[in-house]
Amino acid sequence: MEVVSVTCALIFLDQKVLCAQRSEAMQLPGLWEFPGGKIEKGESPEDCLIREIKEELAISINIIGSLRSNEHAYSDVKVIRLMPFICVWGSGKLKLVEHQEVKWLAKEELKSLNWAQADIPIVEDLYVNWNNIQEQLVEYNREN
Ligand SMILES: Nc1nc2c([nH]c(=O)n2[C@@H]2O[C@H](COP(=O)(O)OP(=O)(O)OP(=O)(O)O)[C@@H](O)[C@H]2O)c(=O)[nH]1
Repeated sequence: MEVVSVTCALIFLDQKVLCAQRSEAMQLPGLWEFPGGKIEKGESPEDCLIREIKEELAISINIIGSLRSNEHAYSDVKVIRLMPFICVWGSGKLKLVEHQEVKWLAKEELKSLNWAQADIPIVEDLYVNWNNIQEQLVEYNREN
């Protein structure tokens, strides 16, 4: 069976992470996710994510790291491999092209949302590694 690879962005700003709510027109309507999308043929995961974030949120991001991927079977025929990347805002003004809402959440607020099932282990991993990620971000900001 085909596993569809999907990238997603954990975009950090001021110790908060951007979470996006899928609109009624999308699959999994109303559920929360990290923005991103399916990798196209011949595309690297990083190029995919930069393209998707530009399309969905009209901003450019810088990728500074990644977390463990999570494979999730929504059904017998729909299996996705969700690949999370740690990102910072590069430039542009945020505009919601596809999502109905976004929220910037602090660590302790993360688990309050109704997440898409494939995201739940990623949210857990993010929660556990939150402090390490903040250190990576401080280091990145010092060097850039
Ligand atoms: N971008 C993104 N997709 C996710 C997440 N979690 C999750 O289950 N998905 C699923 O992964 C797939 C990503 O596809 P997508 O966003 O590019 O496209 P879509 O399904 O809205 O539209 P399409 O299938 O008509 O192209 C969707 O099936 C979506 O439901 C997540 O955190 N971010």
